[in-house]
Amino acid sequence: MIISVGTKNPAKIAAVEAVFKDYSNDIVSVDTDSGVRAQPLSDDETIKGAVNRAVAAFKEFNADIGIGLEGGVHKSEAGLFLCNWGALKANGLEPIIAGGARIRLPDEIAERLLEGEELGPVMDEYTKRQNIRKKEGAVGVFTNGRVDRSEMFAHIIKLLLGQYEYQRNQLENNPK
Ligand SMILES: O=P(O)(O)OP(=O)(O)OP(=O)(O)OC[C@H]1O[C@@H](n2cnc3c(O)ncnc32)[C@H](O)[C@@H]1O
Ligand SMILES: [Mg+2]
Repeated sequence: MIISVGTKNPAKIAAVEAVFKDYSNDIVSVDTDSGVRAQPLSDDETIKGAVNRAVAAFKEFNADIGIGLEGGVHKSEAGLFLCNWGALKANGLEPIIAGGARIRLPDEIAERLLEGEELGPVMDEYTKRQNIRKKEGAVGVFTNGRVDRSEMFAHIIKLLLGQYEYQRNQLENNPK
């Protein structure tokens, strides 16, 4: 069973491997185009990015399952929130979608994103470290390491895989 992931980001790939390890040892990855801005600024835009990546990854390897994971931010009355979405594309099924945990970003970070900067470089500057987005991520930094980016994505991937299994079972038990 080929599982294809639409990214080369190690934090995202590690999350897919952790969840799919008992399912498949054929996990491949490709840097797909998300089709949205590098820094999505709403839930809808982030969802689109995740779905585009899942479909592209699915097609690229003629995979059984294509996974797309996308990070973004979403504005609410309570502030700017980190948001993360995932999508799963499989044969004969509409893309399955799931969202992840969210935290409010500090105002000094939020202001820069709203002015058009990308979270990745902003986090590196803020922490005086490099490639935070490939490591614990903003979520890891601001939760004192209690939930890192891989764990956050792993939860989304479980939500995707579980929905996929449910839909497959429904199809098997109620053939058209
Ligand atoms: O290679 P890809 O798969 O594109 O991985 P990415 O790290 O760029 O992740 P996304 O495109 O999904 O995220 C959109 C933007 O938000 C940034 N970002 C998202 N979550 C982040 C996090 O937890 N920590 C740091 N940057 C993050 C990221 O660098 C992008 O600028
Ligand atoms: Mg990106």
